[in-house]
Amino acid sequence: MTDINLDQMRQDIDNIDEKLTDLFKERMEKSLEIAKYKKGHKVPVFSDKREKEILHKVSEQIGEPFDGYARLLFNTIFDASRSCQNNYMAKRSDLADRIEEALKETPNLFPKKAVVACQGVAGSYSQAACEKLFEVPSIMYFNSFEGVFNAVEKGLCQYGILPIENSSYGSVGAVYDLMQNYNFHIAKGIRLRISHNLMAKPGTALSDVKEIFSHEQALGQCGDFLKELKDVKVTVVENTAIAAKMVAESDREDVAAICSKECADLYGLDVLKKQIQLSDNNYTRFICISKKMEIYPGSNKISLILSLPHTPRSLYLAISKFAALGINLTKLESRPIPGSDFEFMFYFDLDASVYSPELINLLSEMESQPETFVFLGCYTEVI
Ligand SMILES: C=C(O[C@@H]1C=C(C(=O)O)C=C[C@H]1O)C(=O)O
Repeated sequence: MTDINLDQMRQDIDNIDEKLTDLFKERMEKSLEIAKYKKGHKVPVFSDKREKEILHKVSEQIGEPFDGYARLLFNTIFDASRSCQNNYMAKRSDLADRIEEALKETPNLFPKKAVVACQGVAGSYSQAACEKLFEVPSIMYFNSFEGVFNAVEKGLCQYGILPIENSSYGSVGAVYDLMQNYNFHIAKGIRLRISHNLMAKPGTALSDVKEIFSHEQALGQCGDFLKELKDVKVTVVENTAIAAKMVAESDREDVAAICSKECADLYGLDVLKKQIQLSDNNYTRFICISKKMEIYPGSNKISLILSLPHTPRSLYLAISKFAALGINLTKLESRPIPGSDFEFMFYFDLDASVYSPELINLLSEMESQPETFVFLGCYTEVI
């Protein structure tokens, strides 16, 4: 009996959906007609006033308890309608030409050899990421992340390796902030499993340790282990391998470093405690940056930087453009713009590829807006 009723009710829903689908198609065709008018008369796609009027009318007409749901539905309809208009009206941009050129000029295979900038000294996790990406890299080390960006922008190194995010401790804010100041592209990404160790000079016991050196991220990833230690000072240095080197060169017997196990051989240190990070599944994502845009075959991730106007719904409207194309947003990072009044730069990672004409149209449209828009690259992430 229940099943028969359910079947009947579903049949009713099917009948309603049929009418809705026909009406939706009719509405989208009308929206496209409006796009033709807008293109001819140079009228912008988005009209906040018109959308608000429709939402108000719809809410009044439908009343409680469905008015909130109706607004949700109509906002989605507007997203689809605007996306269709934008796709129709898109002008080919300079970015579209640069992407096409990069697709033509990038070789099929990622290079085996290159001069690559890494932050820190030998034994750093950046070195491990670099050696996973390139078979025979010539690595140049720089004290700071800024040095890596500089070396690539000035052409001193073909590529640079930078950590951007850790699975347990989050984004590397310093690298995101520097992205605003340099011209570069992302050619590849790599995800590296990170295992931290406490290391000291041979003869130092865990109970002797009074000061631990490491990078801020590594210290954060080992927070639980550090909390257990009593009367131990924690000191932040630029890099985990720099910490290992400092400990090895120190004449003190009460210092230790948190670093990779490769540092043991390199700097003659002993492991006091293995695997001290919060989680066994501890990964860091690195980007490999280049000066020129390079897009290797099969690239399926896109990174963008956007500044958005300080107006209601501006972030929603940007995200809805990706949603309307069915694009998965895998990361959204926001960082304050220095010197501004709480204005932010947004960093988007998308599961998307430049082989899609709709996406090229969307990127072209975004580039034509007055706000900052930077296409960082289309690449694959090696796991
Ligand atoms: C269809 C138009 O373009 C956009 C889409 C709207 C819609 O789908 O109803 C409304 C306003 C605009 O943001 C229009 O300007 O009328």
